[in-house]
Amino acid sequence: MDILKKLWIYIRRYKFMFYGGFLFIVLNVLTSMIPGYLNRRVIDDVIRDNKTELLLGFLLSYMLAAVLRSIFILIQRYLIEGLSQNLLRDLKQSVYDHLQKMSFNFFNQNRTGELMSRMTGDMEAIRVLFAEGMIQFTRAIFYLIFVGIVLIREDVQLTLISLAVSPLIAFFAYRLSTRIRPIFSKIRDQYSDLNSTVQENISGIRIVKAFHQQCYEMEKFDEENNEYFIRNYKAAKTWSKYFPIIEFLGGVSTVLLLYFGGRLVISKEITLGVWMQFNSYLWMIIMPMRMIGHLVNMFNRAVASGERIFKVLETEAEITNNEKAVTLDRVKGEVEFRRVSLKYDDQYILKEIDFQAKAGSTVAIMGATGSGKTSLINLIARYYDTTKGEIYLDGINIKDFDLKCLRKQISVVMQDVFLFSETIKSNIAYGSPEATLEQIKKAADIADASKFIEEMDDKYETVIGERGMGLSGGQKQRVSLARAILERSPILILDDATSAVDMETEHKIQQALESMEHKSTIFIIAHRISSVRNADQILILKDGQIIERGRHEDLIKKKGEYFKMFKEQYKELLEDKHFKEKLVVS
Ligand SMILES: Nc1ncnc2c1ncn2[C@@H]1O[C@H](COP(=O)(O)OP(=O)(O)OP(=O)(O)O)[C@@H](O)[C@H]1O
Repeated sequence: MDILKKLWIYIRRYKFMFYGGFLFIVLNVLTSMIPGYLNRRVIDDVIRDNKTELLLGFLLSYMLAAVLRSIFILIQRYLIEGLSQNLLRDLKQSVYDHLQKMSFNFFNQNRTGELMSRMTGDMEAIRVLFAEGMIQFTRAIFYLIFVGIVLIREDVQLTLISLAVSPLIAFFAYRLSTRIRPIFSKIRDQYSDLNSTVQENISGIRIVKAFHQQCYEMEKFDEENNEYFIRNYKAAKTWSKYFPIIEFLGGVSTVLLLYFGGRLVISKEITLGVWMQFNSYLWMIIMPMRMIGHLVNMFNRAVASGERIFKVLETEAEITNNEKAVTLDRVKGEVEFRRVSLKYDDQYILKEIDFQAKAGSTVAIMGATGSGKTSLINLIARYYDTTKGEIYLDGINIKDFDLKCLRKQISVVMQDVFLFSETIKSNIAYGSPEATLEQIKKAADIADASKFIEEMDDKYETVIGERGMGLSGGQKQRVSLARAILERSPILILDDATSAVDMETEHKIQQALESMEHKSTIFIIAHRISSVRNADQILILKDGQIIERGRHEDLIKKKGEYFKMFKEQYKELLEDKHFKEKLVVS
């Protein structure tokens, strides 16, 4: 019921369609009772009493009832369909908008396939409840009321006899629904798993092929698919166990009516017309009773789906705006970490990180894999919040910034490059949709991407495949670098952004970055000494702590971790006497 209350918030926006639809369902019920009544009059008045002059009036009434009913059905469909489609659109929009606000953590914890199921299967269950369920439920209730009143007024005894087995029909229909509900719930969970398997397989198809795991993947799918089949089969078996009983009981009702009603007609207690009317009205009650199970299922399914949808909607975004959030047009770009620690699960990944980056300076972060480099830079744009300590941007705590404004100050080239299956131009302009082609080209120039883009047949209009398929690793990195550069943000974060380009290209990119007219504070995560040697400050991370810091020359002199990396990378060159002299190696 709680779910219905929550859904009502969406439905009430379309009150007109809701109440209007309801009204036309009732009108439809009333008009569909007219032919049964006219049958009775034709049999009793025209045929039995020979009042042939009434026939034309009855025929016209038939026609009128049929026309009215068609019009009512049309309006009812139009309103109910409009209601359910509007509800679906709004609900989808809310979930989609909410997903945009969720933190990285949320997406780490929820599988894509499952979230996709929320947006598709679960949404559909809600739509069906309002499109089909609402019509059938309202009709069932009003048939029971209207038809019940008419039949009881005609003959209480015959009504009771004819409907004697209907409680049994309702009982078995309900029982069917309670038996089948948990099976349906399992079917939906299995559908989610099947969805996730397919989604992961398609996204990772290149890895599957590279590791020739097609057979394994097929087996995995086969298992999931088979489980899906078994659950559906079980549902069908349960259905087929109860359905014949319900059908049989419906038949018993007819037999009872035939026998007892027939006797009443013979003894002239009721007319043949009344008996005919009973016969047609009886089915108007029995049919909805048979539908009870189906309706309860539809309802349960929608409630379960609604619960899952609202669970997503009610999961509060972990990272939110401070009430008195500051908005600044453009910061200078001074960043300070004060005793920052970060915990994932129960483990500290970053411990007591302290450093200051002057506006316009370049900070390089190095360290073994897993030492916490990406985690550190993820904190600046608040993709995660610090567990302890604070981060300041131009002296203001980043938690006091309006989140959108904060993220606008920061451009990121992530380690895992993601490009949309659109043109290169729109990929570069993703964060700056107002950018001119001139500006896009300039950004591509700085990222050393313009040459290969110009060589393509459609140049900047070239449509790239999903996730940038069709481009080399280095090309993808450069397009994503151009995208970040075009934003001209005061802070630029490059997480292993040039790892896939050769050293010469990387050098060119670095020079171009340095010569940009707007000076950004740059954070570079890199493994190559050549990528970081010109940085104003190099931080060496180990197990989440800064173990060394300084400029290249200082760190070389220190002969610590950085020097070890340096020796490793320049082993051969270090044997060259001239090179050694040129470097500040004492
Ligand atoms: N979302 C997360 N939940 C739990 N643990 C995480 C999460 N992200 C990263 N970690 C863990 O935190 C540690 C640091 O990861 P991080 O990605 O910051 O390292 P890194 O230095 O950037 O590594 P690399 O050079 O390989 O990119 C790793 O042990 C990693 O397993």
